[in-house]
Amino acid sequence: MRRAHTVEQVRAAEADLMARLPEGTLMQRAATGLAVAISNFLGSTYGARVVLLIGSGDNGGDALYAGARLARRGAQVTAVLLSSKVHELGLQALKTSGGRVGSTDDIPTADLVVDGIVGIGGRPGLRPDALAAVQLAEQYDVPIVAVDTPSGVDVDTGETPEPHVNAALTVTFGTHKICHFIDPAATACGPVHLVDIGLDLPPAAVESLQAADIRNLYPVPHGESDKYSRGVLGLMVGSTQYPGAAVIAASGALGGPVGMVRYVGPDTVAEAVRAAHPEIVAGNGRVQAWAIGSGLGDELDIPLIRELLDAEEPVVLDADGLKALDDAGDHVDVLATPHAGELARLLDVDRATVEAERLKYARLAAERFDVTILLKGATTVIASPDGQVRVNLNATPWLATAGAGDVLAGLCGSLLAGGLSPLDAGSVGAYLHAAAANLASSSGPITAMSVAAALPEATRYLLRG
Ligand SMILES: NC(=O)C1=CN([C@@H]2O[C@H](COP(=O)(O)OP(=O)(O)OC[C@H]3O[C@@H](n4cnc5c(N)ncnc54)[C@H](OP(=O)(O)O)[C@@H]3O)[C@@H](O)[C@H]2O)[C@@H](O)CC1
Ligand SMILES: [K+]
Repeated sequence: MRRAHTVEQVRAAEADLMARLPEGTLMQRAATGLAVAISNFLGSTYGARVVLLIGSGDNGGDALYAGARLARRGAQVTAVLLSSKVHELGLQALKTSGGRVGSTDDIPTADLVVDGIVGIGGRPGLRPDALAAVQLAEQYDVPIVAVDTPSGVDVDTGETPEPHVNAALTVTFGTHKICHFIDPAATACGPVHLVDIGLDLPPAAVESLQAADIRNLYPVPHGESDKYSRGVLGLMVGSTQYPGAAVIAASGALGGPVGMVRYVGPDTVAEAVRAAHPEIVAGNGRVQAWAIGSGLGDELDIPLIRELLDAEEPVVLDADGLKALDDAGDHVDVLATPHAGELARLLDVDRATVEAERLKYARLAAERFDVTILLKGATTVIASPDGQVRVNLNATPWLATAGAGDVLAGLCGSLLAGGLSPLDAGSVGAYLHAAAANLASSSGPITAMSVAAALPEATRYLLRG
C-alpha cells in the first residue's frame, strides 16, 4: 500500500522525530536522497548544468544542499534566489562546494532545473518571478525536478487553481502527499520518487493499492469452493437499444472471481449475451451481488433499481443506473461508479468543477448518498462514506475507450459477489482493470473487449507475485 498524508500529519511526525535527532538531520536525509535521484535522472552528473530555483523556506534548503552534493560530483550548479529570504546554511554549503548564485539567464542552457520554490509550506500559485523562471524552462524544454511537491499546486487537495510547475520527476520525503495521488496535481508531479527519512506516521488520508495488496485482497477460491460459494453476480445492464453494454459488462464480470453470472433483461439481449458467453444463465435467481446500469437507456426502471439498492445484496451502480441514486437511503453496500460528468449531474455542479476538485466531490458524494463512490478518470478516486479514500494510479490513457466502463462495472460486481467490501471491490477492480488494459495495450490501441479478455492473465500474473 502506498500512503499519502496531509501537511498537518507530516508536520506533526516531523516535529516528533526532530525532537529526537540532531538539528538538520532530516534535511540532510532529504537532500541526500534528492541528489541521488537527480543524478539518476541526469545519467551523468559530471559537467551537467543544473539551475536551482530557490524560495524562502526549507524546500529551498533541500535544493541548496542537494545542489552542493551535485557540485561536489562535478555538476555546474547555479542558484536563482527568488526571495529576499533564503536558507543561509544551505546557500553557504552550495558556495563552499563550488556552486554559485546566478540568474534566470542560466535557464535556457541548463540540462535540468530544480524546483525548490515551495513545498508543503506553499500556497497555490506562483509569484511573478517564479512564474517567469518556470515559463523560461518550459519554453526551452528544460526538464524540471520538483523538490517534495511541484510548486504552485494545492498540496492537501490535488487541486491546481493557479499556475504551477509541471515536473518531469518529483522527489518527496517521508511519505507521499495528497497532491501526488490526486489529479490534476498528480499529473503535474510526473513520476514520484519517495525518499525515506524515518518519519513515524499515523493512518493515511489517502491510500493507493500495490500488487501485494491485490494478492492479499483478491478472493481466491479454495478446495471447498463451488460455483455458488464463489459468488453469483446478477447483471442488470444493456437494453434493446444498447445490447453491446450487456455483452461487454458480462465479459468484465467473467474476468473476475465470481463463480456464476446471471443475466436479467430483455430476451433479445439475453440471446446476445449467451451467444457471446454460453456460460451465462439468463433469468432471475439468487445472487450475492448486482451490477446495474450500463446501457439501460430508456429501459431504465428506477423503482426496481431502488428496490435492489434497498435489498441486502451489495450493488455496483453505473451509468444510467446512477439516476436511481437518492440521498434518502442507507446504501453503504453500494459502489457507484460515475465519471466526472455523471458525478457533476448527481451533485448539480459543472463537470469542470468536479474535474478540478476530484477529491472534494468524490468525498462529498460518498457522504451525501451514503455510498462508496468510484470516480473514474486517469487517476481513479474511490471514496467510502466512512471517509476512507483510495486512488488508482496505474491506468493507461488508451483505456479511455467506449465500453471500458462497462467492463469495470462487471468486474467490480464480480469482486463484490466474491465478498469484497465496496471500497476493496472498487480499488481492486480499478487496479486490475488498468493492469489488464496495460497488458492488452502495450502502448497501442485497445477495445473494451480486449481489456476484458486480458483480465484473467493480468490477474494470474498479479496473484503469482
Ligand atoms: N516536513 C518534513 O518532514 C521535512 C521537510 N523538508 C522540506 O521542508 C519543506 C517545507 O519547508 P517550509 O515549512 O519552510 O515551507 P516551504 O514549502 O519551503 O515554503 C515556505 C515559504 O514560502 C513562502 N510561500 C508560500 N507560498 C508561496 C508561493 N506560492 N510562492 C512563493 N513563496 C511562497 C512563504 O513565505 P513568505 O514568502 O510568504 O514569507 C512560506 O513560509 C518541505 O516541503 C520539504 O521540502 C525536508 O527538509 C525534511 C523533512
Ligand atoms: K517544490
